[in-house]
Amino acid sequence: MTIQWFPGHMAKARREVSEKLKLVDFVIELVDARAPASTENPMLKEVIKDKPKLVVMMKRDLADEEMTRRWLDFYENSARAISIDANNKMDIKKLIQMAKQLGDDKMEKLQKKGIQPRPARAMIVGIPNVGKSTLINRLVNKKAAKTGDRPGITKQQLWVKVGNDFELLDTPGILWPKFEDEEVAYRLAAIGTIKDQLLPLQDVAAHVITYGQEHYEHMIEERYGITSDMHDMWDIFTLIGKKFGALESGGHVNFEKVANIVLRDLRTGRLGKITLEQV
Ligand SMILES: Nc1nc2c(ncn2[C@@H]2O[C@H](COP(=O)(O)OP(=O)(O)OP(=O)(O)O)[C@@H](O)[C@H]2O)c(=O)[nH]1
Repeated sequence: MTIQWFPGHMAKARREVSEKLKLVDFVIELVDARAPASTENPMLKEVIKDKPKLVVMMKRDLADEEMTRRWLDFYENSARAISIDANNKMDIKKLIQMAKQLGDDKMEKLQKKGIQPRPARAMIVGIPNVGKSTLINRLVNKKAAKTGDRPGITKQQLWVKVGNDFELLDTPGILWPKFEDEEVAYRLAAIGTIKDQLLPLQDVAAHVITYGQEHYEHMIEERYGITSDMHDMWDIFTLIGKKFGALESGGHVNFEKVANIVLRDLRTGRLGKITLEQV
């Protein structure tokens, strides 16, 4: 799903998330491990107020492991946090355990107030493309998740069970990404959060290469044969284009194709495990 975030859409998204929040005991916030701060929603804190929160750094399989550790340390100052690869069963198990703990803590508090215990309830929130649907599918029994999807059935909030551990809203809360500065926009474009047409593709790819030369020199050199003392983007794109055959009929290098190659390499992990944001 790709959404153009106009103020009206943002207000609607905020309203929808606020409504759903009334129903849950805790929130599972997804961010992208390759750019954790840039993929947070800028207003989430204000919206969820003091509800307990579990931060899940998705796509850890694509991110720099050392940086992921540092980001986890950073998050653990204010919330529980975990990094996962949605395709790793052990990761999903660990996430369920952490979420269950958050729910149990909440239930214990309610019990002390004399309220009958019940399964804790949670919702997933995050910006587009961060992995919300993938995670919901991994957490729940797929048949159970489907029952509300039949056409003609009034769309109401549907709870799906995550084992016997807690209940999850079947639809995630979708919020807008940050638009704060160019740096953030380049990161979001590089990992595919915002549409490729929104920023010039060649600029985004150039940004990835420059960042890579600074922080992941060996990966850039190994994949493209580009050393960190090369700074002329024309030369760099030409080299990559020739190496990968991104040529036009006259033998000229097609820079748009080169940009696509670089971004595909980054997004699929072919370039290596790269985190685009330092902590
Ligand atoms: N490598 C990797 N890819 C993942 C992981 N989690 C999700 N993805 C991929 O990320 C892409 C986006 O995942 P979705 O689950 O559609 O994301 P979403 O947040 O529901 O997206 P919207 O519907 O746009 O809001 C898909 O191609 C997933 O396969 C992960 O842990 N590792």
